[in-house]
Amino acid sequence: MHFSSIFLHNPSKTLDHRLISLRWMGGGPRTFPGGLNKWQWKRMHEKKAREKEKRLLDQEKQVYQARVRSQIRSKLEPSEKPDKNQPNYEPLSPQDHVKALADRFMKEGAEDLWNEADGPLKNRATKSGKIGKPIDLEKLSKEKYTRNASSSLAEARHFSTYTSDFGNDYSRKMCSGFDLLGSSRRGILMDVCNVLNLRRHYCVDAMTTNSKRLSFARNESGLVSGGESDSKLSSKWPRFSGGELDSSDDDEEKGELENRGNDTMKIVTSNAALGKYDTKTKKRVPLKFLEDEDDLSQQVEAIRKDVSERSMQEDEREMTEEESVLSTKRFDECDVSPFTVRALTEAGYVQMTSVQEATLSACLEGKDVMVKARAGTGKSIAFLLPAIETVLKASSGSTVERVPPIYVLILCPTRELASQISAEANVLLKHHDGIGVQSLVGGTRFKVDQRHLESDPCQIIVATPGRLLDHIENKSGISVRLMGLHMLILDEADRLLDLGFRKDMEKIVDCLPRKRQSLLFSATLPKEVRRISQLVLKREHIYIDTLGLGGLETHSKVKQFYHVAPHDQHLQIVHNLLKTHTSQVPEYKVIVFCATAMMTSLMFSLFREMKLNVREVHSKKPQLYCTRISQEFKESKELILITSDVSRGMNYPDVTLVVQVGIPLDRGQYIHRLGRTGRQGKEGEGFLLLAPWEQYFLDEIKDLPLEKCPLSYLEHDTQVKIGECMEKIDTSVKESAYHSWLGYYNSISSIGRDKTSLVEYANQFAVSIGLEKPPALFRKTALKMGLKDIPGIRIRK
Ligand SMILES: Nc1ncnc2c1ncn2[C@@H]1O[C@H](COP(=O)(O)OP(=O)(O)OP(=O)(O)O)[C@@H](O)[C@H]1O
Repeated sequence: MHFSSIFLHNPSKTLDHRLISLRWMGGGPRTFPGGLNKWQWKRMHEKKAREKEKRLLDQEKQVYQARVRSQIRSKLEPSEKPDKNQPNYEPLSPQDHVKALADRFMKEGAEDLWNEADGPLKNRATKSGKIGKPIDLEKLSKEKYTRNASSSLAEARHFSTYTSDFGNDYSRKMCSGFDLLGSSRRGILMDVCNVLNLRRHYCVDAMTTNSKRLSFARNESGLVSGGESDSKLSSKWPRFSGGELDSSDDDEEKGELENRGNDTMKIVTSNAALGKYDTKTKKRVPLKFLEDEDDLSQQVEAIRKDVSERSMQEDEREMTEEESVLSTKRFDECDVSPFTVRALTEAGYVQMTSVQEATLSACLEGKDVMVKARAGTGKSIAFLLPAIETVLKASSGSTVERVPPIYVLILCPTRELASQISAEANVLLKHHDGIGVQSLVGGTRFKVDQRHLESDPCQIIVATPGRLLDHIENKSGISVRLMGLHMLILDEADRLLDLGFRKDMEKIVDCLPRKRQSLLFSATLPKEVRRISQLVLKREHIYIDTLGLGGLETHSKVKQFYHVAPHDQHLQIVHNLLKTHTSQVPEYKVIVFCATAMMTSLMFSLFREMKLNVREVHSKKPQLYCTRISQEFKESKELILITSDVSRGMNYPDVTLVVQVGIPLDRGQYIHRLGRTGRQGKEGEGFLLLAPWEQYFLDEIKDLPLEKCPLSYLEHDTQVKIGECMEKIDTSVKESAYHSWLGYYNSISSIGRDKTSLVEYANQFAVSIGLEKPPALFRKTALKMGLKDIPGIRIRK
């Protein structure tokens, strides 16, 4: 029943009733999703359909453009020549099309060369939509001759757009046989082809006097210009034996050809003559595409330009990577004391490094800052500059006090690093009278420290946590002086905040005023460290990461290698590596990192026995000795430094190779050690040697560009020599090495958890250093390490 009939038959019904009836009666829902009515819904779908159609057309266009681009590229980068026997469905260029038509014409002498693939019989429609007249080639050519050079090209372009259309005209007008065309038309056609810069040309072989033959010549590089290239072509292309021309035509033609100067052509026979072009192998493309293709040379030029620009950008990027350590900003442009700038200039520092530029303003503003920057990029000066400015500012505002306060406290994990930083601070303070820096590190006499603190100016202290705590706990008066602290700096902050130093750090921070500025610097700042940084930093601190998101923590110019081999091969592998490197690199400078001080001592003794040019630095050596060796290693070349972790933050210039024997404590330690080479944007190499059971560490550094180093041949003679030299080393040194090894690996949680395996590995190590049996442990030590009842562990009575 229809709605209207209900309405008519029930006039008393209310509007609501009618609406209800409407729903009940109607064919399907009257409202559509989104509250649209039927017409809105319909219009929406029509619109969508139109958009889809447009999108498809656009896609088609893009596909074509991509194809044209790939063709151009393939022409720029010559690849394998396509197989001519295979059908080719690529778009046909105007030149190819002209040639194909002419070929067909010559092969068949056909009246009508049109076939379906050639497109419409008429020339293209005019703008008004009407179909134009067939093209009069003769007229067109005549017109062309009367125009000047610039308009010729435009005409040629215009002509090219017609070429595929005039297939029929062409075939008719170009006669039923090319010879009927007459020399003038042939000339005209040749000229048109030339103007079009076609790659195939009608050629008349002037050298062939008797039988002048018509042919096409293929010239991949452009126009046929006579001479050598022509003869090459004529030999390349087989001769055509049909369609002879009469001599009068020939003379006329010669004249025309001569008039055209360099475009003098020869008759050479073509593949077309042999009927190879009979089969149309290329699919015809729409006219609008052919128009695009006419701009081929411009596109080629654009792509060439693009390629060269890109390669230039690539070079520039490599250069900037090399020079990225230095920024364009100079120290004298910054807001630092002119005395400091003078000292910097005298030390040879004019431009800032990137990290110095990135951090200075934030540090000078008095904010808490946490900085991550690669090793060897100038972090020390980055924090020393604000430190000096803080002292200057604080000194200028304060009255003379009975106990002069310490304004800046710099903490570092190692003595060597502390000494290095205080030396660098002294360089910058050269022209600041009355401002002094002192270092408080272990291994020196406590009383001497105290005397210096009392007698010398000391607004800046560089200390290791252990020695500073000694001073605080011994009530040497330093606690009172620290109450005036303005700035706390942590260099290698990740190391200072990890478990080894945590307790000391907590105690120290408790003795410092809360109202202070804190700066944390390191080359590595893992997430855990960032979390516990609140121990030192204010909540609203600034985090500056000069590496950027996902940036590598190691330098790209440092090549990194690793090798996995059993313990008993380690010493020989290191020996081989050192021998090879020292013989290949003229000004070598190598650092070999060992896990512990006693291991360092053992390796040093061995390589000294083996007549390598080695030095040692580790915590078991007196501080004065270490300072002397450090200085020597800084200043010399052709030296090998065997060291423990005490050298991990040291600035030794021009180190060529860093070797790490055994598993590093963590990823940070690996990166810090590796950072001794490739400093200030220089090149370097790193080598990590692991035992098979230590391989799991590679997972921790899997994002770094480490390459596996193939095993070099281990000579038996070297092995024998190592054995002999090892025998000469005192057993106590080897035993200490064993004990320290056990202690070190026991402290690495991942290894120390499985005591039985640990002891097994320790025994392998004992054998590798020439111990007949693993030395016994003191009961107390064994208990402390949880090794008392582990099989394979001997306890001293
Ligand atoms: N502005 C500068 N211009 C030239 N050289 C500089 C500049 N700043 C620092 N250097 C030099 O760069 C080298 C590395 O500096 P520094 O030891 O401070 O690096 P770092 O980033 O602290 O390294 P690490 O993380 O290993 O401790 C030093 O030899 C230093 O003299």
